[in-house]
Amino acid sequence: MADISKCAKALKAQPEVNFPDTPFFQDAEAPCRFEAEVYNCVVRGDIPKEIDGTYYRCMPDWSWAPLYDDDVFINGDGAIDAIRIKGGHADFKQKYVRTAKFVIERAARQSVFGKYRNSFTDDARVQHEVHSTANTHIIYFENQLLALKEDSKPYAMDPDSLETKGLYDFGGQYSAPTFTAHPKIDPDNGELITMGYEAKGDATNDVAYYLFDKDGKKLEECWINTPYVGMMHDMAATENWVVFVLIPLETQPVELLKKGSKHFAWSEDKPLTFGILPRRNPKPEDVRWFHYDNAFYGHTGNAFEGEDGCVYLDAPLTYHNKFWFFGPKGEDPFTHPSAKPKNDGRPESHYVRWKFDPNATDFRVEPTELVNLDGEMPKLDERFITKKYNKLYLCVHDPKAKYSPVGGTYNTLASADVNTGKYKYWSAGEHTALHEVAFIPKAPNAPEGDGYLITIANRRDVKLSCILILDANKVESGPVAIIELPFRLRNGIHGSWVPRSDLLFDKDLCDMSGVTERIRKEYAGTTVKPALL
Ligand SMILES: C=Cc1ccc(O)c(OC)c1
Ligand SMILES: [Fe+2]
Repeated sequence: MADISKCAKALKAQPEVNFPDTPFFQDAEAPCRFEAEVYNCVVRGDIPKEIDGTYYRCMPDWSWAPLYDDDVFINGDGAIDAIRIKGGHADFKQKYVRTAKFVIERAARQSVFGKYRNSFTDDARVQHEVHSTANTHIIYFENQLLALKEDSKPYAMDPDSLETKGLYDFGGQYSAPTFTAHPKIDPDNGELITMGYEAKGDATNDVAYYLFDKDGKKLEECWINTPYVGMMHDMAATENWVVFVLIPLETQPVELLKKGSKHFAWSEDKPLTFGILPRRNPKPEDVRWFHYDNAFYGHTGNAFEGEDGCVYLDAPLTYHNKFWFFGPKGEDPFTHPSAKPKNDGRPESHYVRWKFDPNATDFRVEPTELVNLDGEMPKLDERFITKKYNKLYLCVHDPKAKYSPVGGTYNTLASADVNTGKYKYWSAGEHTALHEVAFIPKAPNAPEGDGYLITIANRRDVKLSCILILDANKVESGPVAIIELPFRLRNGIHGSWVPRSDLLFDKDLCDMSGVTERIRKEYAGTTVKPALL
């Protein structure tokens, strides 16, 4: 008689949950497909008492097997993780965003929508629905969460219940159909600087720039055109400028999309391109486009203005197509060399500075290296977004490792000084994937970098996930606290730290039904004395 593991292998999963046999869907990255609460998680070590707030993050998590096996992993349904920390304790909740896609597919008990950002591959009944998976970033604005996917408008969610309130268009003020996953919030005045690309439909070179005040009132709207159509994933802002980033993942023409092509393909003949536009009172003709070689840009570290009137942009630069699953036109992305590092002696990726002169006559730009670390998912003390800053946090590959990190993901956290290039790091080891950090200031007026880093670790050795808290000034010492979860989560994308003081209410994250005010008063925070001890 075969044992259970052999039986399980011999019996096929039902078709709606028979996930493709690729690393994006199997083993440590197999879809989770649950919603969960854990009240008072097991904590090892001590969570610093001054930490009071919630870490929210987005995790693409497939409810259903994709209709097309070659779909890309960034098309999974957005699940939101919330970790609420107070008084040294941590509660956890995970819920799916109720997107149009999620609710329709829940009713159908299978995928109905097709490939990532290609509505021509859908069941015809849903081709005109909003396609957001809400799986990329989650930010807090106007007393609510906004779950973001760059192909659609945001979904608004309740920060305590994680219930989806619906699509959000700033009360009718936001007309573009798309909205970046990386808007910037000005730490001084709470303004939201944002944009949408392919803003007049698939493969259009129209970009809509918007500026909102902290209460969601529209201050600016300006429509511009890009030199070519491609992914514009992140952006940047300074006090007076907005920076757009256009990367050589070129959007395929509608005729090809109609034939079922992927939305993007890597174009060797397109340059990494940057646009600057005045943040206030912009006119379409004010935009200036700068260009470099064919190269990949994922995420912005920060931007600021120099005394010279130039705009500076800091970010990792990668010399090959990091999104290799979007291969060159018509080529198999799994085998094509554009997916591989060029191996021409340069680092695969390093953290660099770009300079844009608003009065330039030569629009070619060159990067200057700031930190020689191969990493991505840059984060900083967000009180310094749009301003000069010193401290940077990055996910990296362990610089000293002899092994290749599990699944190619990052397993090391680094903190760096962008002025000296010096860095420190802590590696979680061979079997753990580490995700983007969020910075938690020790106090509202603490010096830059005086605080903690929070992130999620996927321990592939034990198939469990945990949340790590590190002292941002002592990253090399490893976590001061580990918040354990009794299950495995998948790779996440981006997240935000929201201090308790920013939330309207002081609610519990987990279900407290049955806990009356009387019970709470009598037991919360009291010392328990067992009668026989
Ligand atoms: C991290 C980059 C990135 C770019 C586009 C996406 O749709 C996305 O979804 C999770 C992620
Ligand atoms: Fe991103």
